[in-house]
Amino acid sequence: MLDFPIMDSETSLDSLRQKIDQIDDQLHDLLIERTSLVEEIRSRKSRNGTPVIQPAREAAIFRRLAGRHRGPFPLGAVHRIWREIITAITALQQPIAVAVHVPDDQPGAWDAARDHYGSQVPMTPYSTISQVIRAVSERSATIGVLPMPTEDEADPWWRQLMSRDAGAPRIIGRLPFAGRGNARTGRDAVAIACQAVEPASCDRTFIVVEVPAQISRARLQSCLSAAGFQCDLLAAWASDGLSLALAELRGAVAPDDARLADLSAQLGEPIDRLFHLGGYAEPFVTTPRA
Ligand SMILES: C=C(O[C@@H]1C=C(C(=O)O)C=C[C@H]1O)C(=O)O
Repeated sequence: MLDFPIMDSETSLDSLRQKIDQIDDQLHDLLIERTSLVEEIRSRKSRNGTPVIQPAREAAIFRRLAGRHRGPFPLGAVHRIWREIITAITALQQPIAVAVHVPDDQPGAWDAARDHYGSQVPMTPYSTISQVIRAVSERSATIGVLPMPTEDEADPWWRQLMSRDAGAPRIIGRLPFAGRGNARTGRDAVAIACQAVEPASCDRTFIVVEVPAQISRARLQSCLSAAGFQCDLLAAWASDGLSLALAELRGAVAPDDARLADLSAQLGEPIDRLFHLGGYAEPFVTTPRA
């Protein structure tokens, strides 16, 4: 514990600043020490084939810190500091570049992406969603940031993620994770990357299923429930006899989850018409102070 004598008001300010300098030294030393673990972590992951970016671990780190937080320092600022640290540490294991969909009328998309991935990794704005998906698929970007799907879009981007290729982009996160702060308003976003999603890590899972033409929403909901799923978002798209439904399911659902086979049976569609699009750790909800 640091201890400084408080004398007159001038000395007192000086000594308080000395105390701040000492605390800054400790914080800085700890940052250097945290960074010194990176190489060992990187080599273990590469040995085990574990993806470098671990959104679930990142979410767990912040949830744990939020649980022990006390005092007036804003929790949102704690999150911003840790996001800078985490992305910097990740980028030391593998180069990170972020492609962000920023339409002219949604500048807040840029703010949310920067708040999450920090100020130090290359970040490129794109005016179309397809450009972002292409940048990620072609590996010129590691992470893509796209608007959260909504119901009844005329040309939904999630169709572009329907691939069985293990190296195809998958949804790995949702932004903002811990509030918008002073970011300009905008839609929530999802992050995509070409990496396996560890099912145990997702709090929400996206699937797309090819459904019989003319199936009603109510029937789809009841097939999902009968298979044991709770569904938060249901979006539909149909063209030229092809009907697709996107479902955002509660909880982690692995691609080989038995409930998915059950769902196919309920729908009367073969399981190979079902695509697992990834998922995300549920954003942290800050409870307003009473
Ligand atoms: C250090 C790791 O790599 C990344 C960086 C993290 C961090 O700085 O704490 C956490 C998760 C990963 O995205 C890790 O996987 O533990």
